Amino acid sequence: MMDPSPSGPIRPALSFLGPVGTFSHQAAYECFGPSVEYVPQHTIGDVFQSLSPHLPFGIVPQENSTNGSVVETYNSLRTSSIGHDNFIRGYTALAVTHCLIVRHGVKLEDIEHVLSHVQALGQCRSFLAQHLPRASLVPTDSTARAAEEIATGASAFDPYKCAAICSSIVVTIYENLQVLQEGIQDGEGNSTRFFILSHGSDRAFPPDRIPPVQNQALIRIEPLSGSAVTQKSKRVDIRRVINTLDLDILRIDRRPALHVPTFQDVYFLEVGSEKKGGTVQWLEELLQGIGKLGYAGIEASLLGHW
Ligand SMILES: O=C(O)C(=O)C[C@]1(C(=O)O)C=C[C@@H](O)C=C1
Repeated sequence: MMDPSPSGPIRPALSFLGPVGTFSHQAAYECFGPSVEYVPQHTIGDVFQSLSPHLPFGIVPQENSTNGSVVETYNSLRTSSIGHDNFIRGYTALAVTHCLIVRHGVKLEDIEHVLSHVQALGQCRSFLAQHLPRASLVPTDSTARAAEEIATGASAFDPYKCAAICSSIVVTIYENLQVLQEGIQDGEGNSTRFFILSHGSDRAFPPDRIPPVQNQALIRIEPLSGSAVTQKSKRVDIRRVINTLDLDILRIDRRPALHVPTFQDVYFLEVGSEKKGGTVQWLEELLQGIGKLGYAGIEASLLGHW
């Protein structure tokens, strides 16, 4: 299926959370197929940092329908390069079926450690509580990394006492692994939404691979910095932001700002337009809204629109 680099004409590169066989990889392949060269990274943060003119595209998980927002992604969205050098250009969703994957011959009662990405562990909480209540849960950089560690014996634990939670696709990659149980996720219709990223705001996608226009955007609001503002006025007044923007708010996420005074938040507002105008009109409304925030002294950055 997902040959990481079939031969042919030179293709743009796409950065994803590796190794081969992650859900990020599958989501990327559903969008881009063989039109890009797939470049695996160790962490979600590395995907953001790897983007450059030579590695112009990326994909990162944003939200799961069972377990909620992907914290690593929102932490990375706090960095100033997003909305400056790198941008969100669209999103895609993938149905996520988790499997319990073990070395051949390992039975449920043998398992003492369950390895996976923290999101996947969170999506299988009920299964784990019911069937493996005493197993230790070991977070790994990705689901496929957990499988790789068990297959290669790279984890700190005896691989015959371990299971990975990941996609069944890994058994086509590592022949010493098997599916012990399929469909162990909690939520009905468990699926994950991924942001598609690019270096530069207008980098052209490979032909026929343009994400659909949604008339949506992501805006980051930061607490004010600088010595002129009082401690109290640094805090983001989210109600004032929403009123000033005057756009439809589709979702709001919040992560701690990384500076003192403590307990200040960075907000992420996903906005859209319900008015039935075209894309040009939507962009005008969006830019006007951001202009109004600036005029009101609110620190706002457009992280991308699609
Ligand atoms: O570890 C992977 O396979 C990933 O692509 C990451 C990730 C996530 O962070 O949400 C993606 C989809 C699933 O929700 C589980 C894990």
